[in-house]
Amino acid sequence: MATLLKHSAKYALSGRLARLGVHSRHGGLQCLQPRLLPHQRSASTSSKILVEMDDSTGIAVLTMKNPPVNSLSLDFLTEFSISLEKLELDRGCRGVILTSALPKIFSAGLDIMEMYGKSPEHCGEFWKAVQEMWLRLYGSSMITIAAINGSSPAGGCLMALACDYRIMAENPKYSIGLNETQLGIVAPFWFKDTLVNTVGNRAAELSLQLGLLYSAPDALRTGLVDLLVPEDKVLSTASQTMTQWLAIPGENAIGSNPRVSSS
Ligand SMILES: CCCCC/C=C\C/C=C\C=C\CC(=O)SCCNC(=O)CCNC(=O)[C@H](O)C(C)(C)COP(=O)(O)OP(=O)(O)OC[C@H]1O[C@@H](n2cnc3c(N)ncnc32)[C@H](O)[C@@H]1OP(=O)(O)O
Repeated sequence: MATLLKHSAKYALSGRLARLGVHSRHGGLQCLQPRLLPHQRSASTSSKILVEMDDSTGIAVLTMKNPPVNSLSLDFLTEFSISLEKLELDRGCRGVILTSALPKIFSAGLDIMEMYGKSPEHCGEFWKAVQEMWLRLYGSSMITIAAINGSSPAGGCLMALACDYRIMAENPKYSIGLNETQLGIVAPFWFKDTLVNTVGNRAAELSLQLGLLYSAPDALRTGLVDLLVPEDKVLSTASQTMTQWLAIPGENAIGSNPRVSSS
């Protein structure tokens, strides 16, 4: 792991941006159209991420569109981090809703093909991109809400956990959890810490040691998600919740985030 991290330290995000050319407004899949509302003013899309910014509310919707399962490949993670960085730098953006364009899947977690038969350099690059995604999301100074409209195992669950609030579709077929143990791997310590911070020590111990994947109702009971709503209400509820959070006086909902504020 130390070797992997050393390799990864040499890697520059800006270089990946240049290679990917992620700012094309015309990239992406034809079946995945922006859902612009009349009062929304801007949308930008790269091949795997769609960002719709509503300038009147300061709320952006970041939609993952990496078929078939929104796996976290190096290209996807790079586009994701760049999109989030752009929103972070946009003073008009105060909140980000993270969701999926794919039916039934929020994210399948790390792209397994990125970890199989690849060079140490590639593995280092990939692992750095995973860490960067988490750092950007977990340390964001914007309010972040995960609108979980499908299953979300392992790294997909980590993404949701890195947000301030989680709203999940109450579909009994969807599951979420850090199930690494069941895959024969140990969840990295920062996966564990993120889970502990959300559900507490005992629930995290059980969850990690058994590699549990929770149904939506069980995820709510455990505190892994904060709210269940009908599937067609996930995004609208996320939007309403965001509006409430952003209305907290003095932007204290942002300033009180223990992850980004030391006071
Ligand atoms: C490189 C250095 C790394 C160092 C690492 C050190 C420590 C790391 C430790 C742990 C970190 C782990 C975090 C992870 O996230 S690991 C990934 C875990 N994720 C999974 O195991 C998810 C597996 N997938 C599923 O459970 C189901 O696919 C899912 C519920 C998401 C969807 O089910 P559905 O029935 O709809 O679809 P499928 O037919 O199963 O899949 C369709 C298609 O997608 C491919 N696929 C699924 N998951 C992944 C994935 N994670 N990565 C890549 N590809 C994936 C699947 O193979 C199918 O492909 P095809 O057969 O149609 O070609």
